[in-house]
Amino acid sequence: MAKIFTRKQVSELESKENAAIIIDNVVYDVSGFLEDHPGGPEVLLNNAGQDASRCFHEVGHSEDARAWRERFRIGEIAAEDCWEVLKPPPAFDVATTKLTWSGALDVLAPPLLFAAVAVLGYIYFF
Ligand code: HEM
Repeated sequence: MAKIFTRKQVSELESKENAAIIIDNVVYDVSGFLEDHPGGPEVLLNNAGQDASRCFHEVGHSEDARAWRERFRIGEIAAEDCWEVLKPPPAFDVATTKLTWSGALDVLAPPLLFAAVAVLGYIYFF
């Protein structure tokens, strides 16, 4: 059974020797990972004892990083202390991003409108 932590309990795990972070309501002990973290030890230490979900997702960690963090899982946040899980930002995928007429029109409309006004202005004044 997973160990259950309150956020207050995790907030006490903020030293270099005892550093825990919360990502998506799961608690990770990163004390032994500080020096191995490719993003450096500081970001982890700055977030020790706190919820680091936003930072973790904003960095856009790879699938490897997501799998790697499971090695450090020590428990979960108590149900009454859980926060809404943040969705990772959608990856921009050229292969699945379709070009549409309305998308093209969104981009072309302002310069076309400007050109039309300029031409009409020229005809009217000259
Ligand atoms: C147990 C949790 C974590 C694991 C296993 C982990 C793992 C990794 C890995 C493998 C990378 C290399 C890039 C990649 O593969 O995505 C990385 C980069 C990085 N991580 Fe983490 N990370 C964790 C938590 C965090 C947290 C909580 C933060 C922010 C507070 C953070 C900030 C960064 C930054 C800034 C980089 C460098 C990105 C770059 O150079 O572009 N990481 N991390």
